[in-house]
Amino acid sequence: MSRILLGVNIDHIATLRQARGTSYPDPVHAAAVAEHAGAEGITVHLREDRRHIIDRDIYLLAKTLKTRMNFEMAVTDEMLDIACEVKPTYVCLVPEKREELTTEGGLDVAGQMGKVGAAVQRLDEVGIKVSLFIDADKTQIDAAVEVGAPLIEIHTGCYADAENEAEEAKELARITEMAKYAHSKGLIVNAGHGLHYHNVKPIAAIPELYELNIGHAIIARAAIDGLATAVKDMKQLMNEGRRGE
Ligand SMILES: CC(=O)[C@@H](O)[C@H](O)COP(=O)(O)O
Ligand SMILES: NCC(=O)COP(=O)(O)O
Repeated sequence: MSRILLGVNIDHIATLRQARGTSYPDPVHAAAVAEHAGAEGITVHLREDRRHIIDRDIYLLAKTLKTRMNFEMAVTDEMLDIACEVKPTYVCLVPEKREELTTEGGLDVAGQMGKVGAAVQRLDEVGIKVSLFIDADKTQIDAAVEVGAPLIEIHTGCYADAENEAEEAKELARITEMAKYAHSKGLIVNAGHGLHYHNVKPIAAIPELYELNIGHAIIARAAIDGLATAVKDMKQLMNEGRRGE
């Protein structure tokens, strides 16, 4: 049984900093703590409105991370320019609306193949591995393969936001089926959004999943128990889930 990796999204460390315009808490410090606690990667989302992660964070993390950066961004020329300058290990292309509270759905790759394909090619040319943040949807998976992305990240928001056990089971079944399908097409399959300490194990149990990107729940737990403990506890649950415990 292969390991399931944890990418810690530190966006909401920066949310706390931006709330008062202070220099603390520093996402660069948080990333070092998360890595020391066992995170296999660090995810950061540089949004157009810079509501949390700011450009300074990206450039410093590029110099200081011991694991690797998963740079989440919208498909815009501004972000492509930054990504090609910073050259993170991964770029995850996500949909973005200024008015959204958080990411609301997966990227519509099938509806914009030319734009996404050009972004994938430009990032690939500078050695960046591109992941596409998509819904658990066959059409979107096929489109991801067609545009040449080596990875996808399945949006687990519908699973996390399910209003009852029946809906949660239906969404889990859909994610399970689509992870298997995407893996069969040669994609590296990650997953994330809305995962927390009480819903992560069934997702971690899906054998085709390579990495889970988890942020809000870990940072929220860190406010109570500390970031190192929050990361270690999440990894333990993920490993238990992967072992079927
Ligand atoms: C794409 C995704 O689900 C998250 O990684 C994203 O970062 C959510 O946006 P916020 O971090 O701004 O909530
Ligand atoms: N791509 C998902 C991610 O990085 C973290 O999402 P969340 O756990 O903050 O909802």
